[in-house]
This record gives sequence, C-alpha cells and structure tokens, in this order.
Amino acid sequence: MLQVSDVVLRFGGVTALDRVGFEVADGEICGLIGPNGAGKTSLFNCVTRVYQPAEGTIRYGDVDVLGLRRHQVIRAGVARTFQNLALWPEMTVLQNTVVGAHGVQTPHLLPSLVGWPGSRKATKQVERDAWALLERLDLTEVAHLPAAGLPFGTLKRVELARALISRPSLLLLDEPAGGLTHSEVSELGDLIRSLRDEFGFSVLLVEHHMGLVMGVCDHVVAMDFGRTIADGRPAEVQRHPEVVAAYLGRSA
Ligand SMILES: Nc1ncnc2c1ncn2[C@@H]1O[C@H](COP(=O)(O)OP(=O)(O)OP(=O)(O)O)[C@@H](O)[C@H]1O
Repeated sequence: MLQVSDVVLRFGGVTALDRVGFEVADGEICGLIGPNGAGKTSLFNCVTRVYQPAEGTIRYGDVDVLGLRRHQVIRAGVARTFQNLALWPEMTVLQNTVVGAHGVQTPHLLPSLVGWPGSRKATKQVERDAWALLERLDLTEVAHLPAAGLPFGTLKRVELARALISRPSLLLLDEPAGGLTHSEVSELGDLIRSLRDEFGFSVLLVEHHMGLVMGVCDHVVAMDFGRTIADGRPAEVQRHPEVVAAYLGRSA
C-alpha cells in the first residue's frame, strides 16, 4: 500500500503541495485528478524522488520512500510512465523496453545493449520478458523499429512495456490519455484494467480525461491548490461540491 501523509512541497513562495495525504491500496487503481496547477505532477515527482518534500512522509509497504534514492524507487517496486514520453528515439522498441529492466534485473544491461562483450548472457531472461510484454501489448511487429517515427498511440504502449518489465507492484501513470484519440483512450482503459488483473499491481493514475478516470478507477483523489479536496469512489468525487467548484472556477 502507498501511504502519502501531510506532504508539503514548496518552490520559493509557491506551495505546490500543502499537507497532501491519501492512500492507494494493494491492487487498486487510484485516480489523481485536479485542475492545471493543482499539484498532481509534483506529487508524482515526490513519490519517484525527483523532488524532496519539505515535510511529510511517503511509505510504500514497509519502505520509507523519502529515504530512498531515485534509482532505488524502481527496486522497491515502483515504475512510472511519463506525460511526454521518455523513450530513446534512435533505439528500437525492443531496446527501449529492455532499458526499463536496467538496475532491477542486472547491472550489465546497458553494456550489453551497446554490444560490449561478456554481458550478453545476462540479458537473455530480460529479452524473453520483453518479448512476452511486446506480444501482450501488440508491439511485436514494430519490435525492431526505432521509436522515432512510430505513431503516438504505439509509443504510449512502448512506455507501458518499458515500465512493466521491471515487474512493478505499483505503476504510476502520468496522463496516459494525453494525445490519444477517443477510441485509443477507450482501448487504454480496457488495457490498464486487464493488465492490473493479470499482474496484480496497483495503479496511481494522474489524468485529465474524466471518461478514463471514471471508467477505470476504483478510487479517486481530487486535488486543488496543492490540497486534497476529495477522496472516495469515482462518482462521489466527481459530484463533490469542492471538485465541481475547482473545475468551474478554473474554466470561468
Ligand atoms: N519546478 C517548478 N518550479 C516552480 N514551480 C513549480 C515547479 N513545478 C511545479 N510548480 C508549481 O507548482 C504548482 C503545482 O504544479 P504541478 O505541475 O504539480 O500541477 P499539476 O496538477 O500537475 O498541473 P497540470 O495538470 O497542468 O500538469 C503550480 O503552481 C506550478 O506552477
């Protein structure tokens, strides 16, 4: 279980997170919503150790996440995708997927990717895992193509493969629906749920697309101005007066 308690993060005079607290239970898909600037990405970046909060605690199971270094978070079972994709454009889909296992399965992975001798054997299992994931995510046909030039919807699935190869028990998805077509968003919702059922991980989903959030999440946390303003079942949160006011206030 992920437990975020009283997290405070400041950028100079801006309080990006103001005593944020919520929990994500094992195997649950939890949505994190809120208008632009609410603090969702800042919170994500605290969990993945990009930012150091001034106050508060973040625990994942028995682990004090704020006591970890950035590269240790993935070993604790937490993987993420990125809003603007974090793939290597010149590398193939297969290589981009394999890179996600770096630091988890073997420290020799990157040398072998660039062809250094003696390290090839260490990647065999990882490559097998990568092929299984590519097949699961319908990516085998593009496995040997460079990421650059592939359609955006395909790249989003490559990001998922790259995150899943580390076998996370908590998957953080940062606006996965951004830039996708209506039908791709609907397929993505089905994919997230079926992958969760298959692999049993929990998901923390930052997303503006309300259709996706309401369709896939078991539980939703709403933020505004760095604070948690609602926390509960999707339909309850969607009609919560503070949530309605936060969205109307921003679009007015
Ligand atoms: N690196 C930074 N330096 C200064 N201020 C920042 C930084 N990152 C975020 N902020 C500020 O912190 C607040 C929260 O921003 P954050 O990006 O976390 O919101 P968000 O909910 O993810 O927004 P969006 O939906 O637009 O991605 C905003 O006021 C933002 O301007």
